[in-house]
Amino acid sequence: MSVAGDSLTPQPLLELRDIEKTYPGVKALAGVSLTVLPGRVHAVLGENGAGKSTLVGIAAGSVVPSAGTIKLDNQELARIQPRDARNAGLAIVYQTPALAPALSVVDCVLELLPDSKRPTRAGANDWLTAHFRSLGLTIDPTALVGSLSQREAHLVEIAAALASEPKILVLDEPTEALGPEETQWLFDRVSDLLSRGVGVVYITHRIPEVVEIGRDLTVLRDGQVVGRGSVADYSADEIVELIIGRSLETTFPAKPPPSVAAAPLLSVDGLSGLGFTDVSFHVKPGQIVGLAGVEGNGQRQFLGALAGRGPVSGTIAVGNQTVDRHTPRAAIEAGIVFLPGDRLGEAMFGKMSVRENVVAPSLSTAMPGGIVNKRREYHLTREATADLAVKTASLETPVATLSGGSQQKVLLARTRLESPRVLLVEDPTQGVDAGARVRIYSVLRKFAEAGVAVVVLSTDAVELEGLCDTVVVFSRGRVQAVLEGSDVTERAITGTAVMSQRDHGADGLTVSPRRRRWRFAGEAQGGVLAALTIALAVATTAASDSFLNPLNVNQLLVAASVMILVGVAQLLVVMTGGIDLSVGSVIATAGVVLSFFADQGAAYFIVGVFVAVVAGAGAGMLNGLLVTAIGIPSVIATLVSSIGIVGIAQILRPEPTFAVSDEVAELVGLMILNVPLVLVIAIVVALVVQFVVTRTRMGRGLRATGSDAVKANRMGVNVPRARCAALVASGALSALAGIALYTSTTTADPNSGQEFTLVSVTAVVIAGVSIFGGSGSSVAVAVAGLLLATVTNALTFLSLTIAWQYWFQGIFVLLAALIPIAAGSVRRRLHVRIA
Ligand SMILES: Nc1ncnc2c1ncn2[C@@H]1O[C@H](COP(=O)(O)OP(=O)(O)OP(=O)(O)O)[C@@H](O)[C@H]1O
Repeated sequence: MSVAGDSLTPQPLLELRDIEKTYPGVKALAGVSLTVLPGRVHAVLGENGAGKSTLVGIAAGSVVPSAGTIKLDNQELARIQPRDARNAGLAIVYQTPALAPALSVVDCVLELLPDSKRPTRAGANDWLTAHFRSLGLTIDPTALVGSLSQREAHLVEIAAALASEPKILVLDEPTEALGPEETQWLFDRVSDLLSRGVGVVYITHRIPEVVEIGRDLTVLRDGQVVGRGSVADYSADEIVELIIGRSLETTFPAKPPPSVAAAPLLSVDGLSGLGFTDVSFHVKPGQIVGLAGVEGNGQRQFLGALAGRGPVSGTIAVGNQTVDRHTPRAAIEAGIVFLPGDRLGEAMFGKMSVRENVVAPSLSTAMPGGIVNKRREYHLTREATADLAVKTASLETPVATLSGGSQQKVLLARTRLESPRVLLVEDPTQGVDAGARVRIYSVLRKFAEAGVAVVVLSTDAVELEGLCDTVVVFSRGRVQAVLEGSDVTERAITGTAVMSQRDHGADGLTVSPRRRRWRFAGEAQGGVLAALTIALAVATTAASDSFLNPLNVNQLLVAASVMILVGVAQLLVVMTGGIDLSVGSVIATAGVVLSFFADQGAAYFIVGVFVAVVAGAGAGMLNGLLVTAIGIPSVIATLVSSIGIVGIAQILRPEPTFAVSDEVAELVGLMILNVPLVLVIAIVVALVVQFVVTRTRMGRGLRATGSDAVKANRMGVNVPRARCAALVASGALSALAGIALYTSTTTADPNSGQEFTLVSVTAVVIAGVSIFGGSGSSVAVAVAGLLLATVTNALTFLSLTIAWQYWFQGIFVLLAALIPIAAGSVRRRLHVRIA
């Protein structure tokens, strides 16, 4: 690869000086410096946990250093914000893509671009489609990030980094999730950037890649620099030695001679499913069989199908026993254990300890009688992890804080306790350093020696050559070749995979199919709720003409406006991943504040409205500070403030007080085209919020925050500001709801608003908003508010007791919860039909 931009004294693009970073109990970096020059790839190497990601996270602004300086774009700073780093020309591709799952691909890419490179929202879809096309990718810009595979998410993040035309590109283990031809594709892009003087920071555990594209290198061990220099001065073995501090005699365990006599332990015959067709092969006990192929050729789906994921036709047998049901449980019962590539996402309980994760599938052994026996669990965990060298402070450490290599070792320890007959391993060394790889290979070989049939899927042909007795190469969902014995070579594996791909006329880079977004929440749910409201109104009118009496309709619409405003207020907070339990108290307090102005004329009343909204926003600000500055969860912060606020309202108006002047009474009864003014305001608010949430950067920041706060921060969203803004807006809108309520009661009652807290949550839930944050439609919430108000109002006309109000709410909530489940089942059935 050519290296461009060389000169005798090139000006550094990025300088990190004497960087220190301390996490509780861990010194991640101790006085590390790094200089990145234009037109060169600077490889940052080290074992798992050496501090590589922390170092580049500091350069990109997602990690705050404890000491040291960052010099970027001729500015020397003690710390930098992610957005400022991007605007200064630094683009980063994280080890785990930093894309908020609830956002669309286009929203994420827009957020990741520096301000100067961002196209307008209106033309963004076309722009991104063209950009993807120019890179050889076919990804639907409107697809939800959560629906992408890890590999696709990586490709999107790489594409976003390229679109930002950076001066410095940081790539943190970018090829771990990519296949060989995608890696080549990436290297071609890197080569292009180098020729334009871009500086590249490259983190990888794949030493051949360092030799191929690296120019400078810095090696870290336990947070300190242990090697620095030119890649050209070292051989691959010497680089490995530098990284792990000792020489590695052998990487792969010896392969035993093939056993001809043994009967197959895993037999797959004519297996077809989504993405693969008519696959047959057999694995004998003691054998390690590799699955290879260009990414996207069905091998991943096939491995998942062996583990009971997804419908299939054909047969899978373990020993003499056919696995009849194709479910994960049936696979486990047959002795099939699956270790997925997405360890944290699919196989581990991230917040639980190493001990709890190791014993998780062996609970009957670990806790006989169902009672936790910690001593026994410690004993089992120590035994299972004995020779694995898991790097952890203690067995009580949450597994999510461990390095990728140690997480894989924890999974292997867990598998030992399960005594599998068949072991399926997806990407066994993804994100794992050279030293840990050796141990993982040795453990897999030991499983085989103990009589287990092992199937390994890997994108690394060198790994497959060293580890496997047989390799099955996939192409277009079918078995293209089965390589055995001395035929299992990197050359043969890569050659077969790539040639078969070429035979079929593909252009080398695997592409993602276009995906349609499947959204039941939002507009569709709003439509269902509107239909329910109309049906209820028609039924009530049939039961009693008085339902349409103008006075009653007016009362209903005012009540609806209260529910719409408070529902939208709650939505904003729920969208950021929180909840606001103070909305009811703010409603009551707004009425109390207003009552001091309402009996003194229209001008005073308008001042009162202003004061009440400011007071509501103030309550929201208090919540925001409790959540962001002190770090109290929103549920507790808003509960505390709710109690405090209602206390203040009690002091201001100890008794319910009627207060309204004639002039004000006329003002609050104002109608626009026969619609109460407050409803018009509520509808306008809902529409404005809808616009802000879906069409503005601020809204994107709110959704990203609720979707995944860590990723949102890495994307450049100011997470504390987003959370605070949502709570302030919620306070102000709740106060508006309180004002709307006052226009119908004209009475200040400090105890009046509490039921609206529950109503607001109900409106949000039945509008199909995810209570885990990240999405939601305020239009749907507004329709939900109208429905809830109609239910309450209709009860008297339908001669139903007040109990029905609650039962109806319960039924709606249940229906709202069931709709996505039903949608999911329809989608699964559609998939089966496509298959
Ligand atoms: N948020 C965090 N909280 C506590 N400790 C952390 C956190 N992030 C990283 N660490 C610790 O800091 C050290 C350096 O971690 P870092 O992720 O930078 O290593 P790495 O070299 O990138 O490893 P890998 O190759 O596994 O990605 C490790 O001991 C890790 O456990």
